[in-house]
Amino acid sequence: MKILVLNCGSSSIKYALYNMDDKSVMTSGGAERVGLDGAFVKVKLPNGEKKTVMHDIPEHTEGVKFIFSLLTDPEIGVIKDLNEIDAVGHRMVHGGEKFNKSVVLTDEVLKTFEECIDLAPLHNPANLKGVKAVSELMPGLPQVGVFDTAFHQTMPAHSYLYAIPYELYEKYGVRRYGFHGTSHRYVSKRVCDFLGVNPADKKVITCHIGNGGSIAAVDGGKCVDTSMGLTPLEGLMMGTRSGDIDGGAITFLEKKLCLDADGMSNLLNKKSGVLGITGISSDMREIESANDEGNERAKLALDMYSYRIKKYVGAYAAAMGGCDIIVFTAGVGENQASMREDVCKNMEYMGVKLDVEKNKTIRGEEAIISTPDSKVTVCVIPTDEELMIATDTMNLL
Ligand SMILES: Nc1ncnc2c1ncn2[C@@H]1O[C@H](COP(=O)(O)OP(=O)(O)O)[C@@H](O)[C@H]1O
Ligand SMILES: CC(=O)OP(=O)(O)O
Ligand SMILES: [Mg+2]
Repeated sequence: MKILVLNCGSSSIKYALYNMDDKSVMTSGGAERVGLDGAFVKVKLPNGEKKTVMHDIPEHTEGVKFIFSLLTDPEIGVIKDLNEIDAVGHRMVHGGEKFNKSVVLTDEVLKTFEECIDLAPLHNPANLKGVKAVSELMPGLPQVGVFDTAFHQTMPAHSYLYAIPYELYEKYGVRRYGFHGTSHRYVSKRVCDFLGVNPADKKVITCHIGNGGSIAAVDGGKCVDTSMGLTPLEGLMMGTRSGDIDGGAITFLEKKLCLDADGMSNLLNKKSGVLGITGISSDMREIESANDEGNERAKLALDMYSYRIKKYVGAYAAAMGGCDIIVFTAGVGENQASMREDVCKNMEYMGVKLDVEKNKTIRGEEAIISTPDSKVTVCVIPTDEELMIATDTMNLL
């Protein structure tokens, strides 16, 4: 069975074609600068070779169409005919309270998903365009939606509600939803398989630290709290997002800078975080190099970044009444040993003892990075949201 996974973002379309017989990736890639000048698609071939193909992509339908044509391209394609694809699985960002698991995308489901557009105006319309483009190109092909928010739907009301007038939750659905749920679900389960323990009696804290970052408290396999909120802005300091900030600072700055809501949203989502503090970049690799060269702001950003993660880990251990396993995942979590070391420093009080030397050697692979006598097992588990989406899609067919 062959399943195509599509992740349609606001200005990008990532894809991966899976052969589910052996769960291998036949090809993968991504279109960037969708809707902008100079759009292109990067393709990764089965032999690991990478190719960049320039192609005008005014909007998502054209992007999906072009990606489909690359799949069957005589030179770089991996299938002869599009009919070889059995189904498409989509990453859908905001499912509100409507979806607590993956679903087959019917007209009715899509209508319900459209009702969540207000909650994620940048993400959801792009997801919908991707679904519609596939329907146009291959009518009748089964499509499945896998929601970022679904795994977090088990949170109790005391962790998902904001302390604002209750009517605003009832009327507008203002509450914590959480994101990266597909990743938190995957790594919280995978770490238990890796360690040979039963998820049902483990308290796990999963740290998804990529360009966007979030932490989840997973008790007995169920999410009980997570750091992102109504939108993917809350919680950790991220590449360009502020994370937690006093609501009072927002109203203060709106007045000082004469910003409207869109202007403020732009400042907090795109100009803040690591980029905002350093003024250099949102990419942690560049910040690490700048720090090595003695840049003070880079050091400050790194300190703020890991301090915020440490605070959430402590908070979630308190929330669950303990912690058995901590997992680091995603671009930064899998690769940046210095961040993991900073987070785990001085955590012996809660039973965390990092194997500092081993931690330094681990990059993008499954590993235990705590010492054998550490009460809490600390692990690196590379995330695989695409495989999760493909697996859900296969299971629903
Ligand atoms: N070797 C590395 N060291 C430190 N950070 C890294 C490394 N490789 C990737 N990253 C970071 O990972 C981020 C991307 O993570 P990823 O999980 O792919 O994010 P997203 O899915 O949110 O785009 C980059 O912004 C970069 O800062
Ligand atoms: C929802 C979200 O924050 O996603 P990403 O980390 O891919 O930006
Ligand atoms: Mg990601």
